[in-house]
Amino acid sequence: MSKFTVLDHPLIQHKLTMIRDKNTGTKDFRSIANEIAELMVYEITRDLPMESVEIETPMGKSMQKVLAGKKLAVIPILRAGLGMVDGVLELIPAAKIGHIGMYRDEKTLQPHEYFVKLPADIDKRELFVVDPMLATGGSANMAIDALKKRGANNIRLVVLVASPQGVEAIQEEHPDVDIYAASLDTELTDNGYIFPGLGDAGDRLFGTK
Ligand SMILES: O=P(O)(O)OC[C@H]1O[C@H](OP(=O)(O)OP(=O)(O)O)[C@H](O)[C@@H]1O
Ligand SMILES: O=c1cc[nH]c(=O)[nH]1
Ligand SMILES: [Mg+2]
Repeated sequence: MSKFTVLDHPLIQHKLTMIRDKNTGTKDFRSIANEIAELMVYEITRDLPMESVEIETPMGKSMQKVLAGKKLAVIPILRAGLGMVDGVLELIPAAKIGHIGMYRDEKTLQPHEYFVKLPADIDKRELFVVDPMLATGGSANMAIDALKKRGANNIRLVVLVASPQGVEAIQEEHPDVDIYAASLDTELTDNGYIFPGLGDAGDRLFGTK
C-alpha cells in the first residue's frame, strides 16, 4: 500500500489555519496556499537521490553532491491545483508543468476530465500531482489514471487537505502513489465537502463566488 504522510511542520500548520479562516480573502488565500505548497515540497524532496560529481572551486578540484535520478514535473489538477504551482516552482524552477483539467459534478460528485496537456517525456519524470483538496478522491484518481495511460510511472500526490475517504480511495486504486497532505480532516459532508476544510478551494483562489 502507498504511504500517506501528514506534513506537520509548524509553519505549514500555521499557514493552513490562516487559509481555513473564511475571512481570508482571495489575495491572501492565493499567496498563502503557494507558501504552503513550497514548504510541503521542501519536506517531500528530502528523499530525492543524490550523486557525486567533480567540480572545480576557486581552490581546486573537489567531489560534490548534486541531484541524481529522474527529472521532475508538476501536474496541477485544474483549476484549483494551479494555486500550488508557483510555490513548487520557487524550489524547483526547472520543473516542467503538465495540466489536467477536471471538474466535479456538484450533484453526482463524479469527476469529468476536460483537458490534458503533458510534457512529452512524462514516462521519464517524477511527477508531483497537486490539488488543494482530496475529498471523495474521484478527481485525483481519474487524473492519475490519465497520467498512467500516457506512460507515467512515478507519481506522488500532494494536497493541502485530505479526507479519510479520499486517502482510502487513492490507496485502493493506485497503491503505488504516495500521498502527502498538510492535514487529514475529519469528514466529508453529505454534499462532498471536506470538514473543516477550506470551503471551495477553486472559488476562493480565483474569486469566482
Ligand atoms: O476528491 P473529489 O471529490 O473529486 O473533489 C476534489 C476536487 O474538487 C475540486 O475541484 P472542482 O471540481 O471544484 O474544480 P475547480 O478546481 O475548477 O474548482 C478540487 O480542487 C478537487 O479537484
Ligand atoms: O471541500 C472541498 C471538496 C471539494 N472541492 C473543494 O474545493 N472543497
Ligand atoms: Mg471548485
